[in-house]
Amino acid sequence: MRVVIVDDAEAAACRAAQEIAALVRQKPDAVLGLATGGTPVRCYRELIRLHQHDGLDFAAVRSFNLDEYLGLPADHPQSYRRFMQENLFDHLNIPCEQTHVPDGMASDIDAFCQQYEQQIQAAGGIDLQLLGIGSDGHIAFNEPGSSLASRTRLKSLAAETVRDNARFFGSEADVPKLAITMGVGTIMESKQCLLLATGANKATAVREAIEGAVTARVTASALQMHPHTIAVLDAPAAAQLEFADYYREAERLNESVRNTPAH
Ligand SMILES: N[C@@H]1[C@@H](O)[C@H](O)[C@@H](COP(=O)(O)O)O[C@@H]1O
Repeated sequence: MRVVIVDDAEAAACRAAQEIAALVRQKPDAVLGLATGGTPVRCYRELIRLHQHDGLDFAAVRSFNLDEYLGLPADHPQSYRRFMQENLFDHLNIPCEQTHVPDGMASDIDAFCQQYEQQIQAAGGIDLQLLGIGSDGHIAFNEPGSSLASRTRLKSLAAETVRDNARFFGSEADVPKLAITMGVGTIMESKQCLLLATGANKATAVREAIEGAVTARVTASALQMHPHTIAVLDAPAAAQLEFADYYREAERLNESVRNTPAH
């Protein structure tokens, strides 16, 4: 796994946005897997800036979001559809019908989950999946103990996840306890994964995900088995990595090779 360590959250957001922008420029109809939560907000802000000031064009881009709380209608202030509209889609030229967020009000959940998987396949699969990471090392809402081969399905949220997300709802009691989430297996089929993590509160999860055992206890650790994953971290999130100095030197050398004109 490529590990890119930068100074702070803003630099990490810009670095992640650069990766996404490079793909969209190279493949205008790219299929993006998108994430929610506090971490991606700065990255989305940079994508909006690139669209508004550098002409980054999202007209042919398709997107699939990782998850949605069960029972929240799309217009609920804390629904992930609302989050994506307010933090990204409303500020880009991506047609709404090309954006997909799991339906928190689906009447037949199993049928919806199968349909979501089929839609991803019909789009040609996800080209780049942006991922955050929970403080317990989960990706999407694949909580500890989730199968590393799981597909889109209904999951119950772990107590730590409910606590972490209570900040968006006002109290733990108001946090939905169930969500529809892409599975680890679904995520692993993405052509590329981009793990974005910032803040000291993610340092343990990041260490376990990148340098720990591949285990269902830390579903982000499955990314060690993905052939094209880049982890973009700020210094606080990378603070517990045993091989941080090696990652920094490897990235410096990679950059020098990438920036050397071909002979
Ligand atoms: N389902 C989301 C994840 O996709 C996200 O990565 C995680 C961390 O969010 P934050 O970036 O706010 O720490 O929160 C939730 O669990």
